[in-house]
Amino acid sequence: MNTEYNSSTHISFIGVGNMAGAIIAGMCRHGFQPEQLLGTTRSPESAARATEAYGIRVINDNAQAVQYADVLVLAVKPQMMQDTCIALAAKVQAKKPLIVSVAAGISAQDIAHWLGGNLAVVRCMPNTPALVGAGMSGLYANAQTANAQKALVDQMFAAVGRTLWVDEEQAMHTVTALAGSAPAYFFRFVEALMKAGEARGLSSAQAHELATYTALGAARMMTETHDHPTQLRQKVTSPKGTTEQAILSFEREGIDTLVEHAVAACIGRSEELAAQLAHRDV
Ligand SMILES: NC(=O)C1=CN([C@@H]2O[C@H](COP(=O)(O)OP(=O)(O)OC[C@H]3O[C@@H](n4cnc5c(N)ncnc54)[C@H](O)[C@@H]3O)[C@@H](O)[C@H]2O)C=CC1
Ligand SMILES: O=C(O)[C@@H]1CCC=N1
Repeated sequence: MNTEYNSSTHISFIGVGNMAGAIIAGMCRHGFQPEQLLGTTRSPESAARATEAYGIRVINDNAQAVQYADVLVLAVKPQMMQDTCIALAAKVQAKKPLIVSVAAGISAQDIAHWLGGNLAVVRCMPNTPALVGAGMSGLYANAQTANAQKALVDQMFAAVGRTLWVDEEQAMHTVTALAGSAPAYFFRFVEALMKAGEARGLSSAQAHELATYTALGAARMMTETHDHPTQLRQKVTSPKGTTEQAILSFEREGIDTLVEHAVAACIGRSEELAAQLAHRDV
């Protein structure tokens, strides 16, 4: 197998939904050729819709996708992973592609086991900003994965944003809470900010523009300056000024506790999925 991505590396996605769709769209915008990507969905109708939406070939034949793959990305819901993997085990053992799973919770060991054993498996926890090339992906590789294979997966996800590798698989639960799920927290915050603006007479469009472009500016400052978020906050917060009152209100309402509870709940669900779906007999 090639250990550098180029236009002859074939990448198949089992399941083309919200997450795989974002990765595929991002990859096509960032140097990958649509011809080297193949996706699958459950029905011919959804395959046709996905082909239309993402501009790559999407079929409803997982076995064919395995045959095509140097890299096989598993992107179905965690609850679908075991049955999907078991159905593909024989084909995977014949072809031995590098396996990449984006499923929350499911361990590399279970994935390898369901696919017949002894496979290089990389777990990736991406997020949907991959769609615009601003993804943040946490990655973990099992012991069978060679450094060149890790480099290859890194190149693939670096094409749609940033990558961060962890050495302990257990850390993937926390990665899910800080990257995979976290865009939704920021979207929820912006929804609340918009609601507060609209309640005070701004139109929905005005509130949307103010809140989203402020979020973009804040995100860019956090990533493009060397300042810590605390310093950036302090630079906005004039003593006895307006921001101070908003921040004091957040503190009074317990913002750290609120976020800590949300992160704990997210990790709890990831661990629960791992436990519920693990080690079922094949
Ligand atoms: N949505 C997100 O922001 C993130 C999702 N993930 C993970 O990505 C995976 C997919 O999540 P979403 O894209 O949100 O779900 P989704 O429901 O949007 O997509 C799943 C896709 O899999 C297809 N599918 C189901 N069974 C199939 C089968 N047997 N063969 C082929 N295709 C099949 C469905 O047609 C659908 O297109 C999950 O495991 C999730 O944990 C990871 C990080 C972030
Ligand atoms: O909500 C979920 O379960 C998936 C995994 C991380 C983001 N979305």
